[in-house]
Amino acid sequence: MIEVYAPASIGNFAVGFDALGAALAPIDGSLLGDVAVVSAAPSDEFVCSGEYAHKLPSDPSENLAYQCLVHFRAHVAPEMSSVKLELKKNLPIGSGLGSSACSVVATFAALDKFADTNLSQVELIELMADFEAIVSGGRHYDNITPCYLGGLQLTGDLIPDKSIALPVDENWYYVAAFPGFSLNTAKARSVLPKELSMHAGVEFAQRLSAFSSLLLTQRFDDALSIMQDDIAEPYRAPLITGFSEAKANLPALGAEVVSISGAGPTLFTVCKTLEAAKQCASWLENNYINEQGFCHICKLDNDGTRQLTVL
Ligand SMILES: Nc1ncnc2c1ncn2[C@@H]1O[C@H](COP(=O)(O)OP(=O)(O)O)[C@@H](O)[C@H]1O
Ligand SMILES: N[C@@H](CCOP(=O)(O)O)C(=O)O
Repeated sequence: MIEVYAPASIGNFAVGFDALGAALAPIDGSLLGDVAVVSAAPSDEFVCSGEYAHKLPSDPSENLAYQCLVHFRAHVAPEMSSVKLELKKNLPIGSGLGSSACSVVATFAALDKFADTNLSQVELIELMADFEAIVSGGRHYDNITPCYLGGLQLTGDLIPDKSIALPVDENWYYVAAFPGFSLNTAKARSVLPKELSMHAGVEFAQRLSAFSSLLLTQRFDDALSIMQDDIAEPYRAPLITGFSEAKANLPALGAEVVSISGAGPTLFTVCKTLEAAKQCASWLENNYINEQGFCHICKLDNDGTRQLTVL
């Protein structure tokens, strides 16, 4: 039996629409992500369990994890023995935490291990991105690569091996608050402008390249000072009840940055101290999330996707 965990991620990371993403590790040690379990079975079987399983279509053929298994058997490992695939769906759907990426990454990584297919990093990432693209309304790597590789990843087709890890200040904390309602990624992509002006394109390129260079040269405060999303946040904020109020209130509590995680509605902050992160988390718990929501103070998950059990 192979049991693989894949962590939640913050797509875009404010300055890198579709190109920058970070994997999350709650500081209380809890696992925030999906788990795929693959074991030998008399015939192929799929089970979806976990807190959010009931939010997914009951027909397995509509579940991305099952679709990954069907594809893997047909095109990657036709000789693989029959398996039972269990997806433990621990992340809410349409949350902005890379939920669909999490299922796809955990499943392909588990199947690759179980079948001993040893796909290369690029082969796996491409396969994973193909499947996440089925539901998200656009092919992007900014959930897939941090989820798979961990850390903060600058990612895309132009980048050798699809991804480059960027350093962050080890003192930074990230507060991720899921308000408890869903926002479909494809819908949140459909509200974005189809074209950018020359000015906006130049500014986006300048901001992302400067941010990456500043991180690589350990100028972390300078990086934080330009961490702002002009590409997606202005169009998506009106879809997220409570976001504007949070953005207005959290800086006074110590948030250096307040932005949308992925397509939302999860909001994230970057804080320089644990004290500030706790204050932001407390405000978000009281003002942003409902009974179905949650809030975690996190560091980056530098391990990414990993095996929990091998039997
Ligand atoms: N295993 C899965 N995990 C998440 N979503 C899935 C899965 N299988 C199918 N889906 C469908 O994919 C869509 C995912 O929605 P999306 O807004 O892209 O979620 P997220 O942004 O959280 O990844 C939903 O319609 C959901 O029913
Ligand atoms: N770059 C994508 C990220 C979507 O992340 P998700 O967690 O909402 O699926 C986008 O902004 O659309």
